[in-house]
Formats: sequence, structure tokens, C-alpha cells
Amino acid sequence: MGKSEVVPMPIQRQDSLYAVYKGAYNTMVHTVEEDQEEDYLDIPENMQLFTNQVAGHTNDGKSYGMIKHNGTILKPITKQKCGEREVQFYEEINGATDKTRAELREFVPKYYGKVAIPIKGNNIDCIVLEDLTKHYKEPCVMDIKIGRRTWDPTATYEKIMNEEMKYQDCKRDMAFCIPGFQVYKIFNNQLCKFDKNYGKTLNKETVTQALKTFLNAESACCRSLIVQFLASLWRIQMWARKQRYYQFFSSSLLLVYDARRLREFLKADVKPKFKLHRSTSLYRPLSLAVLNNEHEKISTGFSGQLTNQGPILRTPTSPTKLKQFNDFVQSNNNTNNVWQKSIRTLKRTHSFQNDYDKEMQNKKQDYTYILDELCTEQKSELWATVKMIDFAHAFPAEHHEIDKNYLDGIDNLIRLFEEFLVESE
Ligand SMILES: Nc1ncnc2c1ncn2[C@@H]1O[C@H](COP(=O)(O)OP(=O)(O)OP(=O)(O)O)[C@@H](O)[C@H]1O
Ligand SMILES: O=P(O)(O)O[C@@H]1[C@H](O)[C@H](O)[C@@H](OP(=O)(O)O)[C@H](OP(=O)(O)O)[C@H]1O
Repeated sequence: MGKSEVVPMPIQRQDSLYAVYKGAYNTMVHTVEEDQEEDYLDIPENMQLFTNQVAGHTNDGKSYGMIKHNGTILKPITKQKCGEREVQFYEEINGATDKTRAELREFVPKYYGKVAIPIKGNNIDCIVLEDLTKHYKEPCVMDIKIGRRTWDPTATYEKIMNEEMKYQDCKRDMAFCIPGFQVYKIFNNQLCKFDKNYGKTLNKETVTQALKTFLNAESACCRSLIVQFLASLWRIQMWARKQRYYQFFSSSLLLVYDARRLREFLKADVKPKFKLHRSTSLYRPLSLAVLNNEHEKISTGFSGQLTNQGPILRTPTSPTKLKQFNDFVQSNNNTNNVWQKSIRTLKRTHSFQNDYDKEMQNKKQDYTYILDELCTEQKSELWATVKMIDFAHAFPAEHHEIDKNYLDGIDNLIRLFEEFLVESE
């Protein structure tokens, strides 16, 4: 990625850390200075460059990057055919009345039509989409391009060759690749960006590490986060297993979560107090407790049971379990109250460790969180999601077949996340 902007973190604002990883993970290149000039783009005053973009076309002279405007993003159309295809795709599904395509609307960003805006003095058509990062304070974003084949039926020989040369190992073994991601690291408040050069080095072994880096899971996976992602992924998978309308080439899944909420979650150091015991069922029961604990009550629809056919998506219906669960939630309910959190913070006495600055920093961070929570009209229960994006190469399914190329990638990605889920038990 070439674009960058120093994103203010709640603390340590003066020395906010920002790093870009190009190629090897260990090669950290500071590009803030050198990128500043590139970051300038002549666009209307009420619009900004979209700094949470992690992959795709950028302002490189031939194309433009995403633009941010009023809770939406504008995707400039620089390749006419690709733009038309993407617009047609969104308009088709927005007008669809059949169940399968209507359902697809839930899995993609909201579409608000097309708009022409002046960019560098030229009138450029843009696709207007919901900004999937807009509710997140510290958006961690990963673009995962799905499918072994990333060229469409109209591709030239040269295009096919170009595509086949890229992300070879990862595409061959995993049926997906990672053209870019950004993550706010929990342990040092650093925003790290990983570009396509890093993505191109990945293989079936190292891709797991890349996902863990993205998930802030170097030491342990946060179960709540994994479940939120899996809840979205499983629904997309179920849809892809049955749909026979489309073939997606070079389309991505965008994984987005809020590192702020993850930090709060980990800070609360929530230990599961309510645990479902393993039963002697055919299934492999995974505890619901840590998914729905005192800190976050998340309705993912995940029953806690994985089967060979996939997850059982429902909540437990056993009256005893429900009562146990409700009692648990009731007894811990007040810890969710932001005012009580605030009072607790105010009551905190002076540090005994002579570490006054650190204490102050923590306090500031707490207050920032509390203020943000109070200012947010409605705090969403969920703080991670997956959406399908980039339909520049969406084609009608040949012979109404299942899009195996797409489904393979989804299946493999889910398998990795399910392994993380088991690890987090
Ligand atoms: N609705 C959205 N909300 C937030 N970010 C988005 C959204 N859509 C796209 N992005 C960001 O923009 C990037 C590029 O998006 P997209 O893949 O649609 O563009 P592209 O230029 O067609 O990409 P490619 O070069 O892979 O064809 C994504 O990786 C993501 O970071
Ligand atoms: O991952 P990389 O190395 O950036 O490769 C790009 C990626 O495959 C894009 O999907 C593609 O845009 P399209 O989907 O629009 O074809 C672009 O083609 P381009 O260079 O012709 O724009 C490639 O360069």
C-alpha cells in the first residue's frame, strides 16, 4: 500500500506509531514522510482519502484510491468494463426478489448508487458504498481475495499470465490470498499495515501467522472475535453452497473488527464463570460461556456445536441451560454499565508503583473509551464482521453451476478459523 496517514490513538498521541510492512514481516519501513505527497488528491473539500483502504487500486497515476464521504466510500471507476459490471451486480441484487439473491444483500456493503465527482479536475464516476469501518474506532481490516483462479472469462493471455504468477503458493494451497491488511496492535498501540508484497510471500504455513497477526492473537486467540468472524463466514458459506447465479473472480472478503473493543475485552480479563460441560453427544460441544460473558453479550447464533457438516446455528434451548445462563448474565449485568465503569475509574487511588505517568495514561485511555461509549448512540453488540466486496469480475454462473472456485476459498478460510476456535477453548 502506498497510502498512509497517522491515525491518532487514544493515548501516546504525540508518538503514535505507524508502520508499513512490505515483503518480509520483519522489514519495517516508515513511509509517513514519503507518502505525504502521494496522499494529496484534488477532490471536493467535503471528501477525504479513505485511509482504511488496505488493498486494491490506489492513486498511482492510472487509477484512484477509495474516497471517504459522509459514512460512505466512493470507489472511482477507472476501468469502464469493470465498473459497469460492478454497478450492474449491485443493481441486480438490490432489485432481486428471489430468496437467494435477496439474501446476498446482507453479505455485501449497502449500495447507494453512482455519483460523478471531480478528481484532479476530471469528472469521475464512482460507486457509492457503505463504509464498513465507519463504526469502528480502531478498524483492523483484512482483504482476502477468494479463489485459485482470479482472472475472468474475458481475460487476455497476458492478464491470465499476470494473475497466475501472483500469490502462487497461497492460491494453490488455500484457494485464497491476502493482498493487504492493517491491524492496531493491542500490545503497543501501533497501527501496522501489511501490503500486497507481504501477501505475495505467504504460503499455507505462513498464512496462519498472518491471520494471527491480524487477529492480535500472537499469544492466544480471542474466542469472542473468532466466533464473530465465524458467524459471518458460516452464513456466507451456506449461501455459496447453494447459489447458482454467479461466478466471482478476484472478489474479496473484507474482515473488519474494532481493536478498541478487543482491547476493552482483554483488559476486563474475563474468565469464564459459566461453563457448559461437555456432553456425551455425537457433536463436539464448545462452551458458549466465553462467547456470552459478563463483558460482551454477543448473539452470534452459534450454538457452540460444530458438526461434520458445519456449525449448529442456534442458541441453547434447554430450560436448565437457559436459566443458568440468564442467572449468570443477570448477576454480571451491572459491569456492563458505562457509568459504573466511570465511577470505578474515579475511585481509583494514586499509584503505589511511582508510575504516575503510566497510571495517567491508563486513566486517559479509560476516559476516552467511556466518552466514546457515551457518545455512541447505541453500542453495537458486535464488533467484528465479514462482508463480500469487489464485484468487478462477477459473472453469471456458467450452466448454473456452483462456484467451486469461490467456495473452496471460503471452506479453507473457515477451516483455519475453526482451528483457531478449537485452540481458544
Ligand atoms: N465497503 C467498504 N468499506 C470499507 N472499505 C472498503 C469497502 N470496499 C472496499 N474497501 C477497501 O478498499 C479496498 C479495495 O476495494 P476493492 O477490492 O473493491 O477495490 P479494487 O480496486 O477493485 O481492488 P482490486 O485491485 O483487487 O480489483 C479493500 O481492500 C478495502 O480496504
Ligand atoms: O494484487 P496486485 O498485484 O495489485 O494485482 C492487481 C489485482 O489482481 C487486481 O485485481 C487487478 O485489477 P482488476 O481486478 O481491475 O483486473 C490489477 O490489475 P491492473 O493492474 O490491470 O489494474 C492487478 O494489478
